[in-house]
Amino acid sequence: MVQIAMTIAGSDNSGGAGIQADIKTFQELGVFGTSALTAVTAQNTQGVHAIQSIDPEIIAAQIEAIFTDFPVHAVKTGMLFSSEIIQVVAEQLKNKEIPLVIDPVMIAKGGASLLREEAIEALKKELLPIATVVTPNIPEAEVLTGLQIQNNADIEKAAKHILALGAKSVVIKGGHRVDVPDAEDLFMSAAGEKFYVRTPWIDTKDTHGTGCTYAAALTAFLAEGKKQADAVISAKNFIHAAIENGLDIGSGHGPTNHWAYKQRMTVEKHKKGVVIDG
Ligand SMILES: Nc1ncnc2c1ncn2[C@@H]1O[C@H](COP(=O)(O)OP(=O)(O)O)[C@@H](O)[C@H]1O
Ligand SMILES: Cc1ncc(COP(=O)(O)O)c(N)n1
Repeated sequence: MVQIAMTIAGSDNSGGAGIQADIKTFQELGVFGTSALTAVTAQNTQGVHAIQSIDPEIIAAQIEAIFTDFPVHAVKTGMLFSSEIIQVVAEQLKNKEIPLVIDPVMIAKGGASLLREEAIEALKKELLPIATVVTPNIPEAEVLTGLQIQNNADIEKAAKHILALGAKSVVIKGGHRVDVPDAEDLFMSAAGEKFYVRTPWIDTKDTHGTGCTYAAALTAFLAEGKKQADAVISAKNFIHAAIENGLDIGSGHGPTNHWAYKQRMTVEKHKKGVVIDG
């Protein structure tokens, strides 16, 4: 039987991030992709030019339409924009017994805000308590916790804080770290697991959509039935291959390569690049 994943996110018409990145990643990993659109953005590799959010009722209707017809195996959320949208999404997802990846998207690489400030409390109160995995980058983890993050001790403190908000597990992504030479993410779960996943840093400006692509790969692996920790390691492989084989298109932050994982790299070869520290 085919595994089905759903993304609840904004559209990035330039195809590197948002719902487009999610569906390409699901497809690449052999998982059937479905979606509920929360906002339409006009953007390219240089930045976000315009945003139009979708009526929350239409968002609820999209989610219902899928869940009443398909056996969805995992869900991810991306750009949610407002507290009204977060409330509707939380209401729709709260009793679903399937993995839920919350990527707390806040600011696009070019600096545009993809989440209103008034929505941060709703994200913490309504969505984090029902999350299977939350995947903040460093600035997002700082906003969610009110902590300043400069080193591993700070990262671990922030992860514990996010678990205390009710999430089952958290990955604090290291793409914005300046204190370590590698791309190093921390995984921590309420069940007591903790490890760092590290790949060599790739010197590139083409990182548009890295967070969306990473969270979509994680969702696909969870939809397939992998355990959280294993899915985190596989998703790290996926994003590393996607960044390493970046496409160099557009004049700003170009997209990653969503098909690199299977076609250009083998998982086995790539696993050697991943270092897991307990
Ligand atoms: N230049 C890079 N080289 C290798 N891995 C990277 C690089 N930039 C980001 N990553 C990895 O990509 C994933 C997404 O991280 P990040 O860029 O922090 O997310 P976001 O897009 O949400 O800011 C993480 O696993 C991170 O370690
Ligand atoms: C619709 C949408 N969702 C999310 C992102 C964040 O992507 P990134 O921060 O990796 O550029 C984006 N640019 N657009």
